[in-house]
Amino acid sequence: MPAEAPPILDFSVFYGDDEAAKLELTAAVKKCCLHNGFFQIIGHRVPLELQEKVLEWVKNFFAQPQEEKDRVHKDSNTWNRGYERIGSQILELGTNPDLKEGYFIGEEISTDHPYFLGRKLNSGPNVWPETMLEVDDFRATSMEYYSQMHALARDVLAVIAQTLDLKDDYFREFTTGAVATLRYLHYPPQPADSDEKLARGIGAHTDFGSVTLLMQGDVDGLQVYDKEHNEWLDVVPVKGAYVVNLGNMFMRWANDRYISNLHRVINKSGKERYSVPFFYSGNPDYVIDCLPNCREEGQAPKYPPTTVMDCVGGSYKASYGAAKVFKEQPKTALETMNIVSSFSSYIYYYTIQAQLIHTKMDYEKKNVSSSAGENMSPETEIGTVVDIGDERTREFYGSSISDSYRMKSEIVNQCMEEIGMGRYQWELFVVSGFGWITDNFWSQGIGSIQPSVALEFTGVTNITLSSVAYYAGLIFGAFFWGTSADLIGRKPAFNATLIIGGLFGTAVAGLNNFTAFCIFWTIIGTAAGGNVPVDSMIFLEFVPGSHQYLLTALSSWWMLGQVIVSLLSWVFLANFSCPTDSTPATCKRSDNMGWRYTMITLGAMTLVFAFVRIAIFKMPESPRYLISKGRDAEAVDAVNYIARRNKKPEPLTLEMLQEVDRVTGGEIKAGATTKLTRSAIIKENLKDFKSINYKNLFANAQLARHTSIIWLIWLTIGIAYPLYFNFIPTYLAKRFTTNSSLSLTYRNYCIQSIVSVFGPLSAAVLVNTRLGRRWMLGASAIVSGIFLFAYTAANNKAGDLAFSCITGLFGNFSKCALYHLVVAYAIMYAFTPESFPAPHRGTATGTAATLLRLGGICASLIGTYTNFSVAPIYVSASLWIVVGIISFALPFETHGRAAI
Ligand SMILES: O=C(O)CCC(=O)C(=O)O
Ligand SMILES: [Fe+2]
Repeated sequence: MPAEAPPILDFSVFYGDDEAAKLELTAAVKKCCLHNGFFQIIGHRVPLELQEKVLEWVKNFFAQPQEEKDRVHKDSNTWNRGYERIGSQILELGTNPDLKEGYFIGEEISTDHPYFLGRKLNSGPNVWPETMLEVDDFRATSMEYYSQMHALARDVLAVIAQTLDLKDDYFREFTTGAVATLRYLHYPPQPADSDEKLARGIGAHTDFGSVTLLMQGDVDGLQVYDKEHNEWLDVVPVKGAYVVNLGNMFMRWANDRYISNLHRVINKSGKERYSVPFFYSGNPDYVIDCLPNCREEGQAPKYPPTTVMDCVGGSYKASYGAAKVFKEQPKTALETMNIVSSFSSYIYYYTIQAQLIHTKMDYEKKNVSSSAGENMSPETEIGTVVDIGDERTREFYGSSISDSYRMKSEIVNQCMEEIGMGRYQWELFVVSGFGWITDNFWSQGIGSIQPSVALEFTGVTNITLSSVAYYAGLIFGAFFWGTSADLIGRKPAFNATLIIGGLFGTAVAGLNNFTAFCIFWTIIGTAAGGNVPVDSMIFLEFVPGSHQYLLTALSSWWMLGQVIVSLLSWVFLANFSCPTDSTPATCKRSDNMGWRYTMITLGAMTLVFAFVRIAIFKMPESPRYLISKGRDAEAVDAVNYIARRNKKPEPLTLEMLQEVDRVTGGEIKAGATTKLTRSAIIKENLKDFKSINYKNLFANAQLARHTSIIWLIWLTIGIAYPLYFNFIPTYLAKRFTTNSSLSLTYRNYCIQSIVSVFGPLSAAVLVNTRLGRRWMLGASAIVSGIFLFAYTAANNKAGDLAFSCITGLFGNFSKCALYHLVVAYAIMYAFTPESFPAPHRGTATGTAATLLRLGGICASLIGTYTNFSVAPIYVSASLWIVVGIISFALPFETHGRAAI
């Protein structure tokens, strides 16, 4: 059977007494509802003169000069009334901005009306073009037409009620106090040479509400998608007729029995096209629950009940998920997202349709929409709704994440944006910082106590063995906690690592032999390996996209760890240690308590941190992790919990996520029933451990390149950073007299502390500029390499001048090198989790951290074998330059994009 265009039905029988004809009409309408939800009606009661007068006014309105139209631009209000320019919308991803301009009218609602106060579905006063000639007639005609359309919508719904064997007045409650929007549209002729694949009057979409009644002028262009034949059918204009189609809310209401179908406009006629759709949403407070006769006996409805407001508003919110960016000026995507979020407009829930439909098509493997997304420039004209983050993100992550996950994650992003940077995130900034602080406790701590331990313990052939043991722990820990964060969640690592580190750190103080000492440090390493990678992910996943740059600033906490360890060493080690020329035979435990006091203090502080995190701060599991595991209901709770902590309205509902499942064809996640017990969850996820999924990090060529470069950078930094930090002091100590070396060390500490606070802070500011992460990373790595070279060269020459020069030229070189090095490091720590999607973030970040520590082991080998000559510093300098160069080859920039 060939595809059939929507039939033209005579609606006049609805107003007559011919029962047989009525039944026929009902049957015909029913057939259309079941088939594709589109039909045309003639014989309605809207006078032809009124229709023509409206169309005349539509032409006149759009014929005004652009400045006049801009005076009533819809951006002047937040309830979506007024004018929208050509190209303001992209309804079909991968096509050019829609070639249409529009004007929105709705019920005249005053600002003290409960609908306005309750922000119900774009209710509010209209914006009239007061300076237009005869504006009063324009207004009166429009409002007269608007009210006639309400009446027609009620009649159409009465027939639809009959198709479901319901009474005519079944929808009375729904239509009482109903909200609806009238939209005047003008489609200029599409240039003859425009690309078929890209040019759209209005891109393929479905409508959102219950029914749409569309008056077309006399120019064709509207097409309906025929799924069965995979073709687009023309809906030819019929004088005086209305095209009637069902929207998504009706489809849900009818348990998907009735169809809300895809349609689009391509104006190839060479003429100006005008049309007037009327979108009927219904009473905002009405509860949409599966209509009678829409499911089999005993079968549960597919969707839980929801209000019209939530259903419409929910999809409107979901449209955020489409990451549509309203571009007024060249702003960053994130800044503009903030603008978008202050809009309540049909546009945005239309736009979700676009994205969702696109996906739906992908699923159906119908090659309906073009995949020419690459050609879409993000720099489209001013005033367009452009999908910057989304299209690029989509292309970059490809099949490594599902569309459903990506869209849900984008919805979460928008919710986070709405909740905003508040108390919860600032507290998290501090408690995540504990991870950085303790990382430093252990890494610096072990180095500071080793000399004292070597004096006291018997059988210590090589004290650095304990460092190797610690590093082995770090390597295991980074890998274990990183990958486990994707499998069993972020929270176990967040809670456990500090406790384990704290307990074993304290316990080290009680040890009396070297083997136990090494074993304990391995365990501490295992815990510490998870701190920074997982804590950075956690912070990232709770912070709104607009504040994502703060992730870079987190590295500042290192400094605090450093200061604490230095102070403790100064107080305890200097005063309670055996003299440096002692041996285990002469060094008594009681004279050598300094390192023990140091460890007890560090351990106790870590336990306090753990207590604050777990008992006081109370973090929910990361919503993105939960979504990646299909635990949507818990994700909703987690997001709303943060909203409550920030004293903001709860932004997320389960329906919003279900909407995504619905259109992507995924399984709808029910509410509470999906909550598994903790042990079931762990069991379920541990199964995955066998097959840690690296494939997803190499899902396409770009992602594979990205992952490889990132990991290579980490390995290289892993070697370069400790080469500099660990060997500069030793190296200097060898070169200079003991005296100046002491003050040097002291000086170095001060410089390091200052630089390690200001480095990450300034980096955080800089990565949030046009330079972005990659440029800043590349530039700072190269510059630090250059300064390292310059410093070492100057240092070699000026060796004799020693101390005096430290404050001079090469002292500055070293500070500059250090600064850039810290900056590069901080950016790397932030960029890595940011650039991977949450379902694989832990694996990618954990592996990166593993490589970093492996690099550390290489560094100590290099240091040992070169006998602390100047060579390691040259190696370090060269490696930094290598890091800088390869980071320019990274294919993806995260600045301006909220992490997925
Ligand atoms: O202009 C048309 O014919 C269709 C308009 C439409 O589909 C819409 O605005 O949703
Ligand atoms: Fe439409």
